[in-house]
Amino acid sequence: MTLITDIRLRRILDSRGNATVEADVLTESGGFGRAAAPSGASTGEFEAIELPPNEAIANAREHAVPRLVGEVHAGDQRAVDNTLRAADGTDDFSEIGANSAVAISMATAKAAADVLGAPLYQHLGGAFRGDNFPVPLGNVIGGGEHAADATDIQEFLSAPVGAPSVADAVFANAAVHQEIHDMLIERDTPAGKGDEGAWAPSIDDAEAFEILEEATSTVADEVGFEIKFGLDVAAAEMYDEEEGGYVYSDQVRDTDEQVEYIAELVEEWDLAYVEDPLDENDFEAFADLTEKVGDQTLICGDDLFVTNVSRLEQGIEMDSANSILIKPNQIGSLTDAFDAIELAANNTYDVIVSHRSGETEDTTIAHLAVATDADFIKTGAVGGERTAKLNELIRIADDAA
Ligand SMILES: O=C(O)[C@@H](CO)OP(=O)(O)O
Ligand SMILES: [Mg+2]
Repeated sequence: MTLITDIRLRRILDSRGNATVEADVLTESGGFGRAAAPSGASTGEFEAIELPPNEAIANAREHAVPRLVGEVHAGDQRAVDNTLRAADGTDDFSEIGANSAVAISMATAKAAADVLGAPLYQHLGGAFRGDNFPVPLGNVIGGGEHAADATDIQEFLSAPVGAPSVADAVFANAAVHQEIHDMLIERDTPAGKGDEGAWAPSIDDAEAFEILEEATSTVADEVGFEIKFGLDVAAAEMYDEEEGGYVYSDQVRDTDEQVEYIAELVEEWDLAYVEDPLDENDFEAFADLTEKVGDQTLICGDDLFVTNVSRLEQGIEMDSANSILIKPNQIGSLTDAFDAIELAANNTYDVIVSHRSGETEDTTIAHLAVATDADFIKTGAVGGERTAKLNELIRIADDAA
């Protein structure tokens, strides 16, 4: 029933106005799935390779499509993804492009779900999924590679950990985003938005912490549940060996100072979550920090792990973190993303499914998070390509109730 009969690939726009790859997959019995690849700005050195969309499409048409159409069943996701890997023939999808690969992988899963008449999260996660929902981490103030002349730390994230439902959590993050807007105007610091819709004011990190604390506690009082906050430091973007460490606007911190600084921030602000506090090559410094504060907060590897099972194995071995960010396009297929999630969960790592800074209306990650019982989802707070996923989570919760 789910034999793949056609795959169409095209260039569409992403939220930054760049081209990205969209895939349509059709099956023998009329199943249809469509998905699009997102794209990062603060990409990890060890990510699978995104090719220019034209090239990715041409190469996937030549090497992958003929091996899938009429040959593989959409319902057999592992076979689909193994075929993509075999068609590519490299470790990092540099032949057909991780953008083509992930678009085909996700569109195939949707086509299979369509044939089965099941929501995607159920097809991916099984009949008993839909009871647990991830806590959405909402990017509300940001800078780094996502906005010029703003904070050094890439993302300040609202974390409504006490929300009674995913819908309450989603609305709380939007309220924090609005509250920050009002506070910035009061402080005479008007701000535009960065790539993910977070406010990108020209303020330093210290002021961002103060604003975030006030905004989250104001909204927490209004909604009556706890809202903590967290960070994506995206420290690999700051790290410069020649400069002697992590380059902030006002100073350079060496590795020990960076570990100390982040540990102090965790204490001072009671952070719920810290992503990429250190360079992507420094499993050891990650382990030092995790030893210091890993019992109080989540230390999450994004650029460190790049959704890659072997890098995660190294992290587990060295106790480098206690959580992992999952971005299917970092590794190129749903199967690889699932394997990383499974390994993480088996080793008591928390799982955070994540968007990229360049996004489309695609909602696959909302389903992936529910299907895998992920603890968190990081997919912005406002903006159409972000609300596409947040609203889908609300719909899934509604559907599953
Ligand atoms: O660093 C990150 O976690 C992501 C998403 O927030 O950014 P980018 O997609 O630019 O890598
Ligand atoms: Mg990150």
